[in-house]
Amino acid sequence: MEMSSKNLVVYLGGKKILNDLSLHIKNKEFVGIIGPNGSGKSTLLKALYRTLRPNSGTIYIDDKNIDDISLKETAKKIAVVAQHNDSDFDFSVIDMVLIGRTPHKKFMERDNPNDYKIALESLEKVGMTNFSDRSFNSLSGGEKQRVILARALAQETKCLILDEPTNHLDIKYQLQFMSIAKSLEITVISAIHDLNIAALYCDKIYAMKSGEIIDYGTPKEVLTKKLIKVLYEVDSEVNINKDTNTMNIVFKPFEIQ
Ligand SMILES: Nc1ncnc2c1ncn2[C@@H]1O[C@H](COP(=O)(O)OP(=O)(O)OP(=O)(O)O)[C@@H](O)[C@H]1O
Repeated sequence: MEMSSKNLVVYLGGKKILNDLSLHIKNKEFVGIIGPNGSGKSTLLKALYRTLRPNSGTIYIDDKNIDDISLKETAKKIAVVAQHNDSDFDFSVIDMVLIGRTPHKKFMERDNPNDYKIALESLEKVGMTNFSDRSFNSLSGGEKQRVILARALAQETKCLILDEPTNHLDIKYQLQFMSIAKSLEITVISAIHDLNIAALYCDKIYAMKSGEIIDYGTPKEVLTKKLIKVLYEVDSEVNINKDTNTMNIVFKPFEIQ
């Protein structure tokens, strides 16, 4: 599934948060959105997954204007793992994952054995099978995040939007989470703070600052010492591991005056 935005403008609280933002994400591309706190990454993603309507500009899914696609159709195409996942209702873990099946069902249609099969397979993929009867609200932050990924997997979409998905996860589960997302071979759009994780998984990176895209390209093209300084005002060293050909970004301590 392809996704693009043309000249997106979003105002929040009277302030321009996205400024004429255009991007293009190809089918099956794994795209990272990086940028400092408050640069507009979540706002951009919310516009793409339609919880926020831009003031102007257009979003396309496979050349179709999203205004011409119903919300239910969009939910068949895009699954979301957002930052905060607390639930007001006391769902069990399996029920939380079954919510992912909703876009595929008619109004009030009950979950069938196939829905349960898909939900259990999804829990297995994230290593949470043993938690299926637990209360979702009783899980740790990282466990909740993995269940929300399982819910997104159960949705069986061609695109996954992730908003800093590995926030609560220890390093094993950060890598597992991103590897699962990568292994799906679908379009993935993810806001990412950890630049080494971005370098490891992304085909393409968009760098955002103050509501604008200031650079984009492959991790090696974008994640330079110079751009990291411009984005985050931090000094770094960018090395390539000769054995693995992977990038390694090392940050220098911040000078406190
Ligand atoms: N409802 C709102 N009213 C006013 N300003 C808002 C609102 N929601 C977000 N903002 C502001 O918009 C800006 C962009 O926020 P956004 O959450 O998109 O940034 P981000 O790049 O995802 O940041 P972070 O890395 O901290 O998660 C911030 O300055 C934020 O305070």
